[in-house]
Amino acid sequence: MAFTKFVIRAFSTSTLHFNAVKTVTVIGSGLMGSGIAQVAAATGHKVTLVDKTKEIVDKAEVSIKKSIDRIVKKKFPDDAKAQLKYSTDVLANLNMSTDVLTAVKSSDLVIEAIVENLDVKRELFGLLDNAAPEKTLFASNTSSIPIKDIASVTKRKDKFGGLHFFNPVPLMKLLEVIRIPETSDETYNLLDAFGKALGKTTVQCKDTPGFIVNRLLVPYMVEAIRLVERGDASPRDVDTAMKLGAGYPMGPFELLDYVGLDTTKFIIDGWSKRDPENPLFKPSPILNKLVDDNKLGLKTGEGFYKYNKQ
Ligand SMILES: CCCCCCCCCCCCC[C@H](O)CC(=O)SCCNC(=O)CCNC(=O)[C@H](O)C(C)(C)COP(=O)(O)OP(=O)(O)OC[C@H]1O[C@@H](n2cnc3c(N)ncnc32)[C@H](O)[C@@H]1OP(=O)(O)O
Ligand SMILES: NC(=O)c1ccc[n+]([C@@H]2O[C@H](COP(=O)([O-])OP(=O)(O)OC[C@H]3O[C@@H](n4cnc5c(N)ncnc54)[C@H](O)[C@@H]3O)[C@@H](O)[C@H]2O)c1
Repeated sequence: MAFTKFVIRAFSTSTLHFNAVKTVTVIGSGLMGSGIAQVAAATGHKVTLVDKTKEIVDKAEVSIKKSIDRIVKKKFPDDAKAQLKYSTDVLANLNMSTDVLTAVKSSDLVIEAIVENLDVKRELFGLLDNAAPEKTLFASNTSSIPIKDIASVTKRKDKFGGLHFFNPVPLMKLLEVIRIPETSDETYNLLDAFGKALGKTTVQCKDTPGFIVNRLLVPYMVEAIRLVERGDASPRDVDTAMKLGAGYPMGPFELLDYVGLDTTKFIIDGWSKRDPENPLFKPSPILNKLVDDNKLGLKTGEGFYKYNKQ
């Protein structure tokens, strides 16, 4: 009996090892996709980062190189040779592409990090499901959309999960691994092992709105906006208060600008559509005006604050 248990355990460990994720396609090379691709490449995975145009992927490559430069300066101070080796190794694992259907053909795992819109994500996964090999795992980095609503367009719900990374991906240590009822144990274990291989601490959560972090973070951010809309305090004073009084690294308005106000609006509009009676999700005139004016935060140089364009 003990021997049988040993054999089963040894077999399942080796199966897991055999199947471990080695090749990854990341779709969407914006804030999150470029960070996910960078970290996966830095941990020895072969990564293809895909976006819609060459101009967009070129911009992402520049931002990845900047991030790697910051990392190597800290990791190998005063060792130019080690800095160069690290950068070269990471970049050798990273391939940029605009051809998603070819990229997924040789991928163990596809991570979607495109715009936070259910219809656009479903359209993409519908195409991917026909193009990717049967064994390929699918994951979405959505902040707020139920994973089941995205996965239902595919015929591989058992191979589908959520991998919710945090911004900035190279620095934030957490990864939420989300399973839907159909996610197989093998898929969940592979996704979790992939997260750990990236150096992240993983937590498991069901496919519940906001998962863990955003379920708690969104109401806090909404209250911050309402406080300012009522004229009770300025964004600057709210941010100062939360940094110095609550010990947060960024205040809520700095964080909104950092996340992107377009993404923020997609999140809140999506939740409002799914739960229209909930007063938490009532539209915010300030947020809507900033987005209408294309003041999307750090990425466009202005949001709640103004930034020097990088
Ligand atoms: C009704 C309408 C209301 C609507 C409201 C709805 C709200 C919805 C919002 C929800 C959003 C959810 C988004 C998502 O799903 C979940 C998230 O990701 S939430 C965001 C999580 N992230 C955070 O909370 C970040 C908090 N900030 C920080 O931890 C730090 O500020 C920082 C980002 C790490 C930066 O540190 P700082 O000290 O502030 O600044 P520095 O610039 O000095 O950086 C420190 C150090 O790090 C290096 N560094 C920074 N960025 C990078 C990078 N990208 N790559 C590599 N290295 C980086 C930098 O060089 C510094 O290095 P050092 O100088 O120390 O050597
Ligand atoms: N911004 C954050 O802090 C954050 C944190 C965690 C999760 N997320 C989630 O990650 C996802 C991406 O967010 P982001 O902030 O990186 O957005 P972003 O706007 O920075 O980048 C999105 C990228 O996807 C590309 N894209 C859109 N449709 C595409 C398609 N069909 N095929 C290929 N590329 C396409 C866009 O060109 C763009 O480059 C969203 O689901 C968001 O909710 C965001």
